[in-house]
Amino acid sequence: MDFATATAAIRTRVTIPLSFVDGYETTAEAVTFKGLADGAEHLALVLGDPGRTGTPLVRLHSECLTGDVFGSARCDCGPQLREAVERIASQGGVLLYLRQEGRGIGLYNKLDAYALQDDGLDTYEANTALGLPEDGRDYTAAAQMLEALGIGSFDLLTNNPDKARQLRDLGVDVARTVPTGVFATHSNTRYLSAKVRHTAHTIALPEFAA
Ligand SMILES: Nc1nc2c(ncn2[C@@H]2O[C@H](COP(=O)(O)OP(=O)(O)OP(=O)(O)O)[C@@H](O)[C@H]2O)c(=O)[nH]1
Ligand SMILES: [Zn+2]
Repeated sequence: MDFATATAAIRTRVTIPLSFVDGYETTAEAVTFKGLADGAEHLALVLGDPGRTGTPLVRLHSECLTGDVFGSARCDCGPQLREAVERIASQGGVLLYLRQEGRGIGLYNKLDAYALQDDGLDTYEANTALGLPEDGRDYTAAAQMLEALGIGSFDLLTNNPDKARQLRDLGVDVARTVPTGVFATHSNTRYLSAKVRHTAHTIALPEFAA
C-alpha cells in the first residue's frame, strides 16, 4: 500500500457471536483502531477465514442508522448489510462499518434531506440544496484499516464505482469489484434510480424502478 497518510494500528480485537432475526448465525472478530485519518470510530468485522480462498471479500458499508437498525424502507442498506455479512463469512474477508452516516453529512442532515426529498428533490439534489456535498465520503481511513489488518489483494463488494476508484488512488490493491445485491421496493426506487443517474452505480433496476 502506498498512501500519504500515517499508518493506523489495531487497538482491540474481540469476538462477537452474531445472531440475526432470520436465524442466520456466524461469529465475527470485531476490530477497533488507533490513528485513523478522520478520527471516527470505524469498526471492522473479520468474518470467516480471510486467508482460506486466497482472495478475501471486503465491503465498505457506510452507516445508515435508519436502514441498518430500524429497517427503513427508504433505502436498501439493511438488506445489503445482512447479505454482506453472510457472503463475507462464506468467502472469508472483512466488513468495514464506516461511520459515514448520510454519505458523510450526518444523521440530522440526512433527515433534513429526506424532508426536502418529500418535497420533490432527489437524494443528491437534496444534499446540494442544503449546501452539503452530494457524497462527502473519503475512504482514507478504510485503506488504513485494511492495511492494519494485513489484507492484501481483495474483491470489493459494491455497485459504487467511487469506492474502488478512491481505494485504488490510495494505492490499495482492489483485485475486482463484485456486485452487491439490490433490494428494490416501491419505497426505495427513487433512491436507487438517483444513484444510477448521479454516481453511475452499476445497478440493474427492475421494471417498476427504471
Ligand atoms: N445524504 C443522503 N444519504 C443517504 C440517503 N439515503 C441513504 N443515505 C446514505 O447512503 C449511504 C449508503 O451507503 P452504502 O451502503 O455504502 O451504499 P453505496 O455508496 O450506494 O455503495 P454500494 O452499496 O457499495 O454500492 C449511507 O451512509 C446512508 O445513510 C439520502 O437520501 N441522503
Ligand atoms: Zn440507508
